[in-house]
Amino acid sequence: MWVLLRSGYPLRILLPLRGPWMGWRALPRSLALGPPRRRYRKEALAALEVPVLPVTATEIRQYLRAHGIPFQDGHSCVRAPSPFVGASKLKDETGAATSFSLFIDKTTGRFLCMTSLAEGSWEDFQASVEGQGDGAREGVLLSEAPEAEDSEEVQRIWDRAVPLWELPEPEEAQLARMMFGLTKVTDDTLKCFSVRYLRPARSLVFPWFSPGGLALRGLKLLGAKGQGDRVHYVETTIPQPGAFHNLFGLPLISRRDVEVVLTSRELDSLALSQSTGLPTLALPRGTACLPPALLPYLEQFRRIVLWLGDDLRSWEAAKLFARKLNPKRCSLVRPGDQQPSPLEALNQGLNLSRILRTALPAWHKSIVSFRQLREEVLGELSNVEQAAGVRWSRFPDLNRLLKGHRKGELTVFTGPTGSGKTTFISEYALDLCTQGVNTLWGSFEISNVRLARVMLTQFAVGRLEEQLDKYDEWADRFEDLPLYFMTFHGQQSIRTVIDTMQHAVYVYDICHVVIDNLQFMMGHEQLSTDRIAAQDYIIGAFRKFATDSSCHVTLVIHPRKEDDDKELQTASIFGSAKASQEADNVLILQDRRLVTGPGKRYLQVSKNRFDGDVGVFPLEFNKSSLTFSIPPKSKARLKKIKDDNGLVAKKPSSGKKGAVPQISETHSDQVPNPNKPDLSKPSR
Ligand SMILES: Nc1ncnc2c1ncn2[C@@H]1O[C@H](COP(=O)(O)OP(=O)(O)OP(=O)(O)O)[C@@H](O)[C@H]1O
Repeated sequence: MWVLLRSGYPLRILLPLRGPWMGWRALPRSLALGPPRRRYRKEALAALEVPVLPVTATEIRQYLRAHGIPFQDGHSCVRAPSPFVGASKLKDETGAATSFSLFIDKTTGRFLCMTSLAEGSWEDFQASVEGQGDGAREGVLLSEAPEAEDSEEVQRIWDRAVPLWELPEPEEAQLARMMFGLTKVTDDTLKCFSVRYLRPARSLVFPWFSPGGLALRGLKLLGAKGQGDRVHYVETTIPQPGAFHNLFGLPLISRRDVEVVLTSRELDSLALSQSTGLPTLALPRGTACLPPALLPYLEQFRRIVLWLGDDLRSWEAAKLFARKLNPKRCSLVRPGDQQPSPLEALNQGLNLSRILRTALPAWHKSIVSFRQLREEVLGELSNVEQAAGVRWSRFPDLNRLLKGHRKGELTVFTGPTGSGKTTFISEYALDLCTQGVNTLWGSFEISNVRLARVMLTQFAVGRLEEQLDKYDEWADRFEDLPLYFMTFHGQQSIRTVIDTMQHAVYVYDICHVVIDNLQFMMGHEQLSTDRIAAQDYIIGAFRKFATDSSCHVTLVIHPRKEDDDKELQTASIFGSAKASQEADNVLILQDRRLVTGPGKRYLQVSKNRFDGDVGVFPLEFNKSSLTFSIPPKSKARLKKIKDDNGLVAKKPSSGKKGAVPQISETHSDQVPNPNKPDLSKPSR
């Protein structure tokens, strides 16, 4: 049995729970009793012995049939009568909605009882069906009251907040409306959605009610700060974002509604509802993720339109979420000039109903014509920056070469033994993670504690050993990163690892998986031919995963044994050419310490499928912060290389701090071999 230990949101460490099974029956009753009844016991990503995806949709159906339990096959869940509802309740209320109130997620097997709010794993469900514990029938299975502190805080803020139209000063209300772009949103709409305003924090307060709409379960506060002519929004949620999932607008949904528009912001839902009158819900964490715990609430809709925003990121998120919701019932509003976010559309006087009618079906057949692709292509061409992916904030040279970090790509990373591969890749991934790229780490060689320590040091950009008083402050901020770790250590089967990754993509909307390193999936094959075949198979599996899941995979691979004084090349990656063929990007950490002294490294981009730019740039290792990022005062010295044999362009530093280096064309015979970066002429 494996459980997920929460060490704060959303940093989670997935650990095996050894010893006796600790299902709900082991919970003290004091914990289990008392409304609201919900306990967040997350299932773990499991190890070799335990299948990660304990169940498939077919197995769920077979199991229910075998036990004579009637069920209805839904879009992303199977619905069945709940064993967690008291018999009296079932008698009181008739109709399928109550009697089929148990929703079992077809992908993970997790269940949620909409009546009692009990939730748990597939194993928990089986245990209750097989009569191992009457407690389950009381609906107290995995229930747990939210932190008392949170409930009090929620109530306290709610009581202090007032409706906008009740503010004593009309100017204050007017200013608030302007800050949040609500000048065209009526009091009636705000009233309908129970939106309030917290004066001391100058924030809008959006409530999250329990599904029945009776109890206040959480709040989102939205603050707005003017920055020049732009407004910067700051969100705070109570309870913490990962501890509680809810949809804004839920009480306004009627059981008979069959269509809904999903938005990424509460403000957008207000605008949509007002101008179209359609049911609408806002996702709690915007485009960052769609937690599967919310799927049961969306099961009743035959059609879901996703209108998540006006940029490429929203479009990517909409496509990803549609997969989870079942693309056959989803339509997507494509961002564009005439299709901004719903609130913006309202403010510009556009017709929102008409925009909704242009929504495209998310379902694609296997063969498409250019007609279906032309808008996608236009989207990429008119958003070149966003199409290039998320840019690193610490590695400007990497941006110049790779342009950014894109979904669905495979990056292969190699470097000599002990050269600092893990240390570098940790900072490279951390950089992206701090910018909202949901990241899953598979560190098979070093423990998660050590890895997290390295990352935290890099995050704080300094030794924490000497400033332990600041530990909590940094750790709190670190906890807020969308960062997850697999618990695998040592050899693992590729199947288990891929299953875990798939699970994580589904549950946490992971966009970047780091695997350190591939050698830990190769088993114990002795013969070198077997090893190479095994590696090729594994690389093929990661490639397929990256493409199918639209998730970036960074794979660390050891190099072949080379002479110590030789630079590595693409061909130095262990195994056949498959790794470099399948990879979209190949990165090599060049260790020239023998020539340049300790600490000096170069990062070479030797393959870049996105736009072909390859090159090499220096990395300066800082031993106290464990960072490789170029210190602000350092002068970047990037060399662009045409291919493994010819340097075509060089970016010398202008010598001025912060100046953008110029590319100068150079003949290949005038320049050193790109695999031997020109170390003899330091740029500074
Ligand atoms: N440029 C550097 N100069 C000196 N020490 C470094 C440098 N980079 C990393 N280190 C240190 O070297 C040690 C090994 O680093 P790391 O584990 O990142 O290497 P690796 O290439 O991943 O190793 P392996 O080949 O065993 O996987 C760490 O203690 C790290 O702090």
